[in-house]
Amino acid sequence: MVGADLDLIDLAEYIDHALLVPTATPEQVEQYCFQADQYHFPTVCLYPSAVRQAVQLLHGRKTKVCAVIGFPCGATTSGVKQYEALEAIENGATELDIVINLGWLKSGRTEELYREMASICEETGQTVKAILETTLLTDTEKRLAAEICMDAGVTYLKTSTGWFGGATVADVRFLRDVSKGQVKIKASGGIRTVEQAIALIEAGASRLGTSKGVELVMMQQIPKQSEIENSY
Ligand SMILES: O=C[C@H](O)COP(=O)(O)O
Repeated sequence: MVGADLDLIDLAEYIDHALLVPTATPEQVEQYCFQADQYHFPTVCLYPSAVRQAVQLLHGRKTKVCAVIGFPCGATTSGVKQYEALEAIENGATELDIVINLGWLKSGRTEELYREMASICEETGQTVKAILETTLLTDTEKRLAAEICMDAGVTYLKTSTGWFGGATVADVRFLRDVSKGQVKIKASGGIRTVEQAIALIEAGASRLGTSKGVELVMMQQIPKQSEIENSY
């Protein structure tokens, strides 16, 4: 995505509306589902315990339900992650954002990392986003994690949980270059301004995970001062 096209970007089409605070209540889940539907966001992104409620609220609507798995640390066992993923799908989620096992990545247990991601991709058959937590990785580790997850069959490489830092333009560009178009890129964590969101899209992100989706869309809709002045 380059140049003039960027002015035409409708940010709403990119947003996974994320409610991932540990204190999320059913009332907040309802509010996020309502907003995601109202603004036509692709998904609302929630903890597995909120999936059933969200699926009921969004029944018949275009917005889908995305569940986070192994969130936010990724260090539960493969069996637990697999069960969590399958249960989320049974409850109606159609996208899974899974935190990879970072300790395995850093200690060379790459076969286990691959098997964990591959078996979830295979058993669920749904859109899987591998959360790499890029701020905690070296470039060599980012590349290795990306290659393992792509081999395992994920649909997206996702930068961050938002708990340990956030998405950077450099990381999105790096993952785009490593993936060579084989998978999509989701930027997430700390996305707070329209300029930042557009820069991440320009760098190669086709989804943005953010808890501030409504604010971003509202900011985008406010006409620029120069445009107002030019209209007189
Ligand atoms: O996946 C989405 C992120 O957790 C959202 O992070 P944020 O709360 O910094 O927007």
